[in-house]
Amino acid sequence: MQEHSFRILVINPGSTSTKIGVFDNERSILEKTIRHDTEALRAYKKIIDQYEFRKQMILETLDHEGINISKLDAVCGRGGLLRPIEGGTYAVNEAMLQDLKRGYSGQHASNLGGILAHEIASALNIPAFIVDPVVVDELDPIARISGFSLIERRSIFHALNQKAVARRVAKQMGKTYEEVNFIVAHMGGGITVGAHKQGRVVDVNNGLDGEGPFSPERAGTVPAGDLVSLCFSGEYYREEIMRMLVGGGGLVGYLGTNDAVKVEKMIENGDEKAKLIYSAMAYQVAKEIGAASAVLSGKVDAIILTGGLAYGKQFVKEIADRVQWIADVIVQPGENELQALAEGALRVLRGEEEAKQYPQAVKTTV
Ligand SMILES: Nc1ncnc2c1ncn2[C@@H]1O[C@H](COP(=O)(O)OP(=O)(O)O)[C@@H](O)[C@H]1O
Ligand SMILES: CCCC(=O)OP(=O)(O)O
Repeated sequence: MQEHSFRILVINPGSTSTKIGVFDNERSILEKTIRHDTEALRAYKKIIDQYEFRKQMILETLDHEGINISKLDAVCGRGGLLRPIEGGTYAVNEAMLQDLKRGYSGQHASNLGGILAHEIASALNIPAFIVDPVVVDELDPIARISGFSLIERRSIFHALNQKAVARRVAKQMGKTYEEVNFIVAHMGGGITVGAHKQGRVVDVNNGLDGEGPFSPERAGTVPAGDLVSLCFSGEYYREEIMRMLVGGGGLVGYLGTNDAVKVEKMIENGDEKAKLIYSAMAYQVAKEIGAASAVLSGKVDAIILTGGLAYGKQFVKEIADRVQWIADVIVQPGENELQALAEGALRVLRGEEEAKQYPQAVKTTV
């Protein structure tokens, strides 16, 4: 008997790009990365304001590629800064849309994933889903302690790609994800380094606006006291500081671009500052990997480097040189997020899993 074929549009809005894919079951028939210039995105005050701009670009790209959207069976978006929830595939519901629109756990491009999926799907009367949003939270209780009693550490990371890549590498090693310990460094617009302990990400840096290595456009951990002094210097509004940390931090702040390919060109052309900053980013990633190896008590089956920056050969070499004494370094450049989104939606469309329901906000009565 012939297998029923489902056609799924998947949408992954990142901080520097919108990636889209069209899948017939697991088979990709189209994958496109729509890159956004930092200046073009800066024109929008809030992430949610980018919604119409990104939607138009998606629809134009699909049209240009000859995809008839009326043939779609579902739309699946990358999930954003919702309440902390367990991993899995969720149906987009009203409570989720509200939390995505206001950015319950903060502002990030992935907040647009569920909204864009819903908008396109509802016009076609088909279901919309999200899979493994950035707020997947599997932290060990000990990892939540920040050292400052008013602030708890939070799990905000590239859950979708980190878990998809970890599953793939475990399979290549002839094991299940639940049988291995990995350190996964996702290195894109943001950088997150997760300690994966037998299928759970027990510690990870909050790569949005919290901590960790600096990245193409984020500052990561900065000296706390100096930051407080800057905040109260009277020279900056809150939004200005946040923009300097997220969006305008990291490579953007030092070198004026979030594009590592351009930075590599600058280095080729003899730019010493670019060389120092790019090496410092690799150094900070290596330090974070070292910290994750302590979380796993040194029992590490592999270190996986993934995301767009993992295409950079010199960048990868600088990290590997510092950490390969811990475990083998496996490089999986780019990300597997589109495929992972399609597979998450498929499991539900095929009835292998039930879509999880995002919780309604609890109403408190006085
Ligand atoms: N071939 C390459 N060599 C080095 N860096 C690359 C390469 N391709 C992409 N990158 C860099 O990866 C970063 C974007 O990674 P990506 O995972 O696509 O980000 P996001 O999904 O967060 O927008 C950018 O700094 C980009 O310049
Ligand atoms: C919020 C964590 C995920 C993240 O940083 O994604 P991008 O690298 O796509 O911005």
